[in-house]
Amino acid sequence: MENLSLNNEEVLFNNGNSQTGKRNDYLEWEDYFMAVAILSAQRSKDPAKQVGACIVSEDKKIVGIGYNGMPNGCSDDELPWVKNQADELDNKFAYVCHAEMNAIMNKNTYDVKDCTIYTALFPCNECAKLIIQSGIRQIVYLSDENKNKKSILASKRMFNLAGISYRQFESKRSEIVINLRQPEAH
Ligand SMILES: O=c1ccn([C@H]2C[C@H](O)[C@@H](COP(=O)(O)O)O2)c(=O)[nH]1
Ligand SMILES: [Zn+2]
Repeated sequence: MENLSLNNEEVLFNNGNSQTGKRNDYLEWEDYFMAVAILSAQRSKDPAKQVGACIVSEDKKIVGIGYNGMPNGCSDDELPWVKNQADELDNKFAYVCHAEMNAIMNKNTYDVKDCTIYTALFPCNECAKLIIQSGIRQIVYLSDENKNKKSILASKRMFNLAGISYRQFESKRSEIVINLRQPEAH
């Protein structure tokens, strides 16, 4: 807010390097990759939980993105999104493809060996198996809200055995705001 009364050059000095004019408040790589994962989650139709994942190569290229959704060709208007029906066939779990699985399947490179996966949620045991088999070496997760569930304990057991590192995402930022309106002309 304090920059509002400054002219463009003064704004540069405030937000940037006074020698070169380079911007200082650009997104860090990690914030960028996690933000892509979280933004992707917003594509999910799951009313209870939206999960996104973003796979990044060693040279910091995004090579796969995914979110939780129904399999290709299976209308997400016809399959259930609920989870407390008595019959397993009427619950989403039998059908939904997890974000991590979709990110791996959507890869735009030959493989994802030695990549890092940024994910909104600690991967379940089924995704853990896919992650391990795909050659991904590192997991950066935002939430560990299911940490006491057997599925997550199994994931961690497999990651530990396979030598795959995992760590919780940390950032100086608490939010990233995306403005979808045209900036006002100056
Ligand atoms: O590793 C994971 C775990 C879960 N998901 C997806 C699968 C479902 O669509 C939701 C979880 O629904 P709840 O109602 O919270 O059980 O999240 C995933 O994509 N990746
Ligand atoms: Zn999963």
